[in-house]
Amino acid sequence: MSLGDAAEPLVHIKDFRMDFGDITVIRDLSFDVRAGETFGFLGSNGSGKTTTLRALLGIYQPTAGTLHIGGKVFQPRDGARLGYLPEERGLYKKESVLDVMVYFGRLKGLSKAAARAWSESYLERVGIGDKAKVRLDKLSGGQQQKVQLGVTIMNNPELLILDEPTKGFDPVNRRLLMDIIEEHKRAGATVIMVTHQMEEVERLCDRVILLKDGVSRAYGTVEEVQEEFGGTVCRVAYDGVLPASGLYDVVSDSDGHAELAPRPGAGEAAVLRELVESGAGIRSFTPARISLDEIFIKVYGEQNELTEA
Ligand SMILES: Nc1ncnc2c1ncn2[C@@H]1O[C@H](COP(=O)(O)OP(=O)(O)OP(=O)(O)O)[C@@H](O)[C@H]1O
Repeated sequence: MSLGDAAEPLVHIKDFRMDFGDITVIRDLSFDVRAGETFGFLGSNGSGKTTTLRALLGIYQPTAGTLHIGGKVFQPRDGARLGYLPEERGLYKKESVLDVMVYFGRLKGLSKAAARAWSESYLERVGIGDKAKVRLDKLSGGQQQKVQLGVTIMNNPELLILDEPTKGFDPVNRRLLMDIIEEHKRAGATVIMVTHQMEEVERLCDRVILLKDGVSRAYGTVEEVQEEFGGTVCRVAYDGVLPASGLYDVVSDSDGHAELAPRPGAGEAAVLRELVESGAGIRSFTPARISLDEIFIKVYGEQNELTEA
């Protein structure tokens, strides 16, 4: 069974609006997720990411708009091809790790033997093979999350919806989980991933949407979003004083290290020439694409100014 027709976007959201009482938390949100892509769902805290996923999965009733998976409103009976890792984690904590995993494997259509074999091998892979017989509530938070991710992916879902899959993990384990998600991507799964880790986005995501206060601020490939937010920054190390200039905006500047964003029409070469001619004492000058982190800080910065106003 398949969730959708490969020629159509697997997920289609159009003019989605969500009100809680008098408060509108999402307005006019539209985006598509194509079959086979890994899609980064990004945005500041409270911007509406989890709410959108819940509405997509029928947990919330949208106030207005279309939210389709495979051309129709999601029905729980289609759930076998979908793996959802919710933001709120929670499995049956009084049961052993293996029993819980086998139970969910059975619910997802695996045989008991297949669920057991898959779970044992997964637990080894994520470094908690020795915890198979241990009650879930005796595991650390990160270990419990590994079990929950395992439960989400064990039947190789066609569509994986992961709400902050690596939240709370140390860098080594985060990388391990990213490897596992990447394997599902390579095997053809469509992945929607909420994350605040921009290096994960740059590594995995084909396209992204950036939400702010329930409104889309950017949507496209990582390169398109970088282009929209200025494309290039020049990282400069200098002694002395940076000249005021109409050629660039100063993104950051401290301790002799600055990031300069060339203004439209001003190339990096012109910026460098201006700096050198000003006698600023340039020690190094490195043009680079603006990072997603820097884009986030730009968007957050605007938010803080608004909040303070
Ligand atoms: N059931 C609810 N009732 C009322 N308000 C809600 C409800 N669920 C979410 N909200 C509000 O909707 C807004 C969006 O919340 P949401 O959880 O979707 O944000 P998020 O982008 O997932 O945030 P985070 O990155 O912090 O997880 C917030 O202001 C939140 O308080």
